[in-house]
Amino acid sequence: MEKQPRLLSSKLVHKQRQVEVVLNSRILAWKEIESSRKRGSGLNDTSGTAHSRGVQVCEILAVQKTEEDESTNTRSQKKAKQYSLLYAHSFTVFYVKRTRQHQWRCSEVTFHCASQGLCEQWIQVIAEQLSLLANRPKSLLVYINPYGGKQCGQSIYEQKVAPLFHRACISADVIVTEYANHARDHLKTEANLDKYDGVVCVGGDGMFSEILHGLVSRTQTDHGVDQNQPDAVLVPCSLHIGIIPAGSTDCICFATIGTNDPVTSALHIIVGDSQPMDVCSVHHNNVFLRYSVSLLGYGFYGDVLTDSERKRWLGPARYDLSGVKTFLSHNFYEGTVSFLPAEDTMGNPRDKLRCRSGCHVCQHKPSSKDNQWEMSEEKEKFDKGDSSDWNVIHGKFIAINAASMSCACPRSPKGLSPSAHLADGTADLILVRKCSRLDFFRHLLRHTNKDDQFDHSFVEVHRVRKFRFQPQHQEPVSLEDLSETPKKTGFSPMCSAQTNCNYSSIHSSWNCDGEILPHTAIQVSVQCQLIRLFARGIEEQQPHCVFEDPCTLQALEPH
Ligand SMILES: Nc1ncnc2c1ncn2[C@@H]1O[C@H](COP(=O)(O)OP(=O)(O)OP(=O)(O)O)[C@@H](O)[C@H]1O
Ligand SMILES: CCCCCCCCCCCCC/C=C/[C@@H](O)[C@H](CO)NC(=O)CCCCC
Ligand SMILES: [Ca+2]
Repeated sequence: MEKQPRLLSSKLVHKQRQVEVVLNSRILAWKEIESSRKRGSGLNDTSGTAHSRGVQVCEILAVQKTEEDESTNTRSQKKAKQYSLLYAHSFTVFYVKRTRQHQWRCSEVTFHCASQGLCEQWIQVIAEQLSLLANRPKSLLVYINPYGGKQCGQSIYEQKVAPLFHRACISADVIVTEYANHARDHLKTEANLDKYDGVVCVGGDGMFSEILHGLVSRTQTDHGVDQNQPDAVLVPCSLHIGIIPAGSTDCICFATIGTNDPVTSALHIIVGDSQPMDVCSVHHNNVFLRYSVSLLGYGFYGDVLTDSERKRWLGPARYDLSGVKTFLSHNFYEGTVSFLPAEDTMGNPRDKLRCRSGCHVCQHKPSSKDNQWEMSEEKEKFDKGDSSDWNVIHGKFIAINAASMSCACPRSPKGLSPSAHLADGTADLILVRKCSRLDFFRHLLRHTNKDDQFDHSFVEVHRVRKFRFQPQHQEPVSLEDLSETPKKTGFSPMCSAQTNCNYSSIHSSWNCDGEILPHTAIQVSVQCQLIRLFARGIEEQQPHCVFEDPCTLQALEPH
């Protein structure tokens, strides 16, 4: 989370604190009146405590002169009307209000002042404070996928998000995509990124993946980095990415703000939150394939995705149907997994240290030992095929999953790897060996409850910086397989064992953030904190702070 700008002079800081105090007290006072009114006691009774969380300036969304509300039919509106006759000038402050399950809402409070000058002075003071918040975006490039999820991306944006951006004086250039990869290609080539403070994608994880690829490829091209080099040190992206969830899984949004609610996400964008995130680069024979930030899954999740692609018309339910069908097929796949364990990390995949807002594990810079890997002799040995530090595991697997984040999502609230971190430079490699259907069912079920899904004899998990997978049976090399857009139907059957083998039963495909990779032999490397999201990680659920001292209505006197 970026600190408040250092540029505030002592006078302004005093004013900022003073503004906060007054806002807190006024909002508390206002709540006080509301709660005492509800309690039926006299208005002047301020002895109670106001259960409320103070409002910091950094969570004020906007301030504006109050629009006159002519309707005065209810009692409180009549009271407000009398009040406003006494105090003819008023301004409204819009601020973030936390509700249940990490959801945020835009709340407002109106201040009444006797003199117009005082009122305008307050508006100016608060507006000035807001303009000093350097991390807030002023201009955004928005891509909407009209067909993702339940096909309501456009209405979600127009009805729930655009009004909030407008109120916060954020200008948005909106592009509704017309075909797959439209957003990625536009970002890679035509978009003039200097005009914007951030890019927003309205859709699901697949849409986010397009923005990710467009932005990262553009950044590498602009800096002359060849992303085809598996061990190229990639340049981090400067523009933040915002997600307005309108997809089927939305696990990236869910794992970075704790919910897949569009309004909450829009408010995190407006206040200019910043959350760094790891990105995995995936290569095949020194050719770049794709980036991944959530799940790289071979076996179960790869087969679920392959099967669900033929059922896109089902929307989000396609994954459940394909999940059951894949579970019943119960295929397993032979191959060799080699990985470079992450030494000296602060956490491990089973330590129950969850990645939350202000995460200490993510703030811990990997020791020089890990960084020395890039220049060390082990790396040369590995590149020549001899890899001392690397672990090698050969076996038959039902699933091989690499999670560079928890992958928490509505289907699985704690996620594929509950203790994985968003920005620690590692990924959790989960190996599920061949087992019975019942055992695998138990393992899956634990993703939806509090039990430890790694506590099985056939499951092992490792925190890694790099890993490779080599399937037992060499995959066919044919021209169409080298095409860029992966074929959704899998490969033509050809393998060394027998000519009539059923190809799909010995080869799965890689599910890379919901896209199918065109190859099964891959090498993966975690790029630490390559991108930033307009998010702050999942906030710990704090009890509402209780203010003991009663507060009285203070005259709004900016000193
Ligand atoms: N205008 C478009 N027409 C067709 N496909 C599109 C369009 N815009 C984007 N796409 C593609 O649609 C795919 C799915 O989009 P999205 O991820 O938004 O929905 P989803 O797949 O239902 O959600 P999730 O990925 O969370 O499961 C993406 O891979 C994206 O590349
Ligand atoms: C018996 C009860 C079984 C319950 C199963 C619980 C397991 C759910 C774990 C969910 C992990 C989601 C990982 C997210 C991956 C996304 O990048 C990707 C694109 O959106 N989604 C899928 O591949 C779609 C993945 C679909 C998973 C089913
Ligand atoms: Ca990580």
